[in-house]
Amino acid sequence: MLPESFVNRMKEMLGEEYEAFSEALKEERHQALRINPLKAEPEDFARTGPFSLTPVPWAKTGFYYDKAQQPGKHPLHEAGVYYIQEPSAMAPAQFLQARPGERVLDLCAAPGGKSTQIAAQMKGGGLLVCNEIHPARAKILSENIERMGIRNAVVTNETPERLAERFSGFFDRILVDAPCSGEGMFRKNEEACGEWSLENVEMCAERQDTILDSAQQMLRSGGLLVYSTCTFAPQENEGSINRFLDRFPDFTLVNVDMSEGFAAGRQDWVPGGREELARTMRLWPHKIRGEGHFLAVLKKEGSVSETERMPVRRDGIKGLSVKEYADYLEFENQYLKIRQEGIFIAFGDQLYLAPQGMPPLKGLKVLRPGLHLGTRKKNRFEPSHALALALKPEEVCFSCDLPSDSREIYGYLNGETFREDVGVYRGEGGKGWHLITADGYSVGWGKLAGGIMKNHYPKGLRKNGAAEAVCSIRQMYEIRHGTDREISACARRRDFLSEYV
Ligand SMILES: C[S@@+](CC[C@H](N)C(=O)[O-])C[C@H]1O[C@@H](n2cnc3c(N)ncnc32)[C@H](O)[C@@H]1O
Repeated sequence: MLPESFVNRMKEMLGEEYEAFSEALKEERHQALRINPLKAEPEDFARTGPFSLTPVPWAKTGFYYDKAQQPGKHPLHEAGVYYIQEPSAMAPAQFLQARPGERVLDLCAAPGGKSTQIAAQMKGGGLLVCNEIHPARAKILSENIERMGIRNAVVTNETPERLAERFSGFFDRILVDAPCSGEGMFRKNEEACGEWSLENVEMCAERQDTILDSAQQMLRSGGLLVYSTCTFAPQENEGSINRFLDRFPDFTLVNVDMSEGFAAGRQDWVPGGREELARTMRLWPHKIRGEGHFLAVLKKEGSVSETERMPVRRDGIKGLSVKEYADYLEFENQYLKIRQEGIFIAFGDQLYLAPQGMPPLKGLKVLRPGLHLGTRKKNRFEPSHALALALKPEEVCFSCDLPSDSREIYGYLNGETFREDVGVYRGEGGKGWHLITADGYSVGWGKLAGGIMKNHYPKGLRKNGAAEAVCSIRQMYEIRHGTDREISACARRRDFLSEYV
């Protein structure tokens, strides 16, 4: 049952349109995925891949699928070929328009729907900082960054205030996909309705003001800030933007081309609302095929020269001995056809390749300072799962391809070994590390020895393990909206979570 005060407010806001809105909330949710251009050419995959897909009009790489097809359970999901995402949640990153070479911050990033979309726009070039305040959700974010084969992302677990102390005027673009009262989740979700209250709407609006204060501090002059929520409450939408523009007159709302079905934000829904608010956007479930969203694109006045910028790292080696670096190079020479370039950083026995242009991160909680290359073992180097997912078969010396509908690929994802005569091999006579691929897309490592391909798919991701943990609707709601309760049972249900953001 929808909360009474919510219904009254919506009736007042929508008038005659309320009926259509309330009918839409009774319909099935729309299911969609976003194809990962870092791995597959979206139009080709949409045409020739295993699912029947139709385009999401406002997202270049977004497609609706039929629920019965269950792409979240398909091996190509584990290969990061696509990300399951609520269709209206694809709009904010689309308007952020990040470009290769830029410095971009996704301030409220878990579980990573929009971060992975931004990374695709950046094509591996530049610096993407993905931040999440809640540690368990930051871990899920990090796993999704890994699954999608993203090389240039740093994942942090900080408060917006702490980041703002360090990165004043640093970023070219910032996305604030704010924690909100989540009214866009009400469709077919009794428990989300139960969590709703007027007090919570107020509390969310206050929290959004604080987050936006930090965000604006980190944006360079001339930079772009996109603000979004998945709620309908004006205090958290037009209200948050109106209050923001009162506090920061050096920002203006950008007049963008709206997609068909999007509606303009409303100045009359908030006290003292300025006319400019018509440049904000509302996605309504009765006007588009999606759950609903609000978004605003803001520009900070001015421009900044390169010389004003904070010093950043270029290529180099940090925290590892010459011998340890040599062990890595031995692996690279033996197994890779490409040379990795950037900043090599060791954290304990873990080796990372940080993106060029990464600022000093000392003192911040960092989950991954870039691409995880692997682990330094005694006298050798062992490659990481993240590296496998960032590599293509043509970039390695040895690979073994399994059809995505074969028993063997499901066996591999369950942690099984397989015999040498299974699969199609690239690279002759290779013993040792093989990139295992499904229909040509990397899914992990195997190590060939004595005619057997030993399984190096991470134990925690295996299909018979924690991946089957059941998430209650309540837990999903908490993950989406940032309450503090225990969410470990959901930690591996990445696809499941992403359907809600
Ligand atoms: C709407 S969700 C983000 C969804 C994400 N952008 C995506 O597309 O997958 C909002 C996030 O803000 C985080 N959050 C909660 N309180 C916060 C705060 N005070 N400051 C920053 N982030 C916060 C929540 O943990 C939650 O992960």
